[in-house]
This record gives sequence, structure tokens and C-alpha cells, in this order.
Amino acid sequence: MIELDRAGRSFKVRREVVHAVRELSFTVGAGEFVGYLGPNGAGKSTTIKMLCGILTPTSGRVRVAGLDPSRKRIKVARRIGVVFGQRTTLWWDLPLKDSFELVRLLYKVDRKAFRERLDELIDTLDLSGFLRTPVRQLSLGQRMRGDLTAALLHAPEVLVLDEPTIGLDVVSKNSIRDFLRRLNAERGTTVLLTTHDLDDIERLCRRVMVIDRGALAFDGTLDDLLAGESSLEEVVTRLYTAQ
Ligand SMILES: Nc1ncnc2c1ncn2[C@@H]1O[C@H](COP(=O)(O)OP(=O)(O)OP(=O)(O)O)[C@@H](O)[C@H]1O
Repeated sequence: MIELDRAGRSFKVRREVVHAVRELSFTVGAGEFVGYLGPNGAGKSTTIKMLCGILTPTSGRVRVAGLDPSRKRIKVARRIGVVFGQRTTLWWDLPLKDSFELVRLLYKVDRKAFRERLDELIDTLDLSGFLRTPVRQLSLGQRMRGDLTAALLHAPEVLVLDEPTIGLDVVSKNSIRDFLRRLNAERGTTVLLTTHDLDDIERLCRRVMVIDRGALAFDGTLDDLLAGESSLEEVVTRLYTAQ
């Protein structure tokens, strides 16, 4: 479902070249739930931006559902849902429900299918109390549930999440985690989850990839990552600080 083959992305900053991602190769199969970890500046957001076609790789190959995201951005957008926890994709001054209607129009989602999906998401994410509230007045937890809904209204096969639980209280975190677990188990949606919250990883992901300075430092099961270590925090700290 997701395939990177020696993908690289560099930026020219004044006279220096920053290699945000270098020769990165991995595949994520349909239905997997993969955690994507790495220290600040490791290249996680750059990877995600290449997956949704916001950034073009400067070397190598990226494919999502067999498509090149930088060349087939609209086709890829129909197959992928993306949530950036630090930013909203909703319309700030509009009531939440109007944002959803705009998403329907943008993605050309059939009215009946849209209604069914929206009703289900309103129910499972408990949105009914704030559908008429302008997005700017929503709490962070409400806004995140709105963003997740917007990302799923076109029923994407792949969901990419960049820190979806950042800043949320423990109850909100757990309700988002339950929702994601069910989405993956019941719908078979492929999930790539970037987070700095190691509880997200321990509670959700069977497979974990760790990126450091633009290259993979680990790719395996959570059990393998934890093998012989007393905690995930310990092993991740060791990986992040390895030279
Ligand atoms: N548009 C850009 N121009 C120049 N450098 C950039 C740009 N985007 C990212 N970088 C650099 O690329 C590297 C990787 O950044 P990226 O945002 O992918 O890291 P990250 O793993 O998502 O970090 P964080 O956990 O802090 O969000 C960093 O050194 C960053 O400064």
C-alpha cells in the first residue's frame, strides 16, 4: 500500500544542503498499523509530505496504492487520509458540519455514501454536541475528532497521522486510540502513525519503524524492539541518542 524505494528529500538552506530524508526504503502492506517514530527533525513529516504529494522526492521512488503521489496528487488524495495534529485542515470560521460538506464537494463523495459515513463518524466520535460550532471555538480534542472525520469522509484505504494525540487529555487520547484500533481492525484501513507519545505506540502498533537523521534505525515488531529492554522509553532513548 505504501512503498518507498531509496527515497530522499533534501532542501537547500542558504548555501547548505539539508538531507531531511536519505535513501529511505520500506513498504507498508494493506491493513497494517505501523508506528513511525523518530526524534525531532528526524524526517518524519518530510516522509508524510512525500506520501501525500506535498513534497516531491529529490531522489528515489515513492508509491501509495501503486501511484506516484507527486505526479498523481489528486488520485492519491482519493486513496489517502491525512491528519496533522498540529494544524487543522478544517475551515476555521465555519461550523464543523459545513467543513464536512466542503470536504464532500472537494472529494466529490456521493451524497448518500457521505451521509452514511458522516452519521457513523458522528456516532463513533461523538460529534453531535458541536457540529454547529465554528471550528475556531472547538476544544483541541473536539477539533481533532473533527479533523479525523474530515480525513475519513472519502473512505480512504490509507490513513496517515502526524501526532494525532498531541496536547490531548488522557480520556480524549484513549477515545481516539479506540477509534483508530477499530478502524484498522474492522475496516482494514492501513494506518501509519507518527507520534512522540510512546503510549500510542504501545497500545496500537504491532510494527514500529524508527527514523533517525533521515534513515531507518529500526524496522520490526514492537516485541522485537522491546526485547531485553525494561521499557519502550529506554530503548527509544538509546536509539535516538546512538551516534
Ligand atoms: N521546507 C524545509 N526547508 C528546509 N529544511 C527543512 C524543510 N522541511 C524540513 N526541513 C529540515 O528537514 C529535517 C527533517 O524535518 P522534519 O520536519 O521532516 O522532521 P520531523 O521528524 O517531522 O521532526 P518533528 O518531530 O520535530 O516534527 C529537519 O532538519 C528540518 O529542519
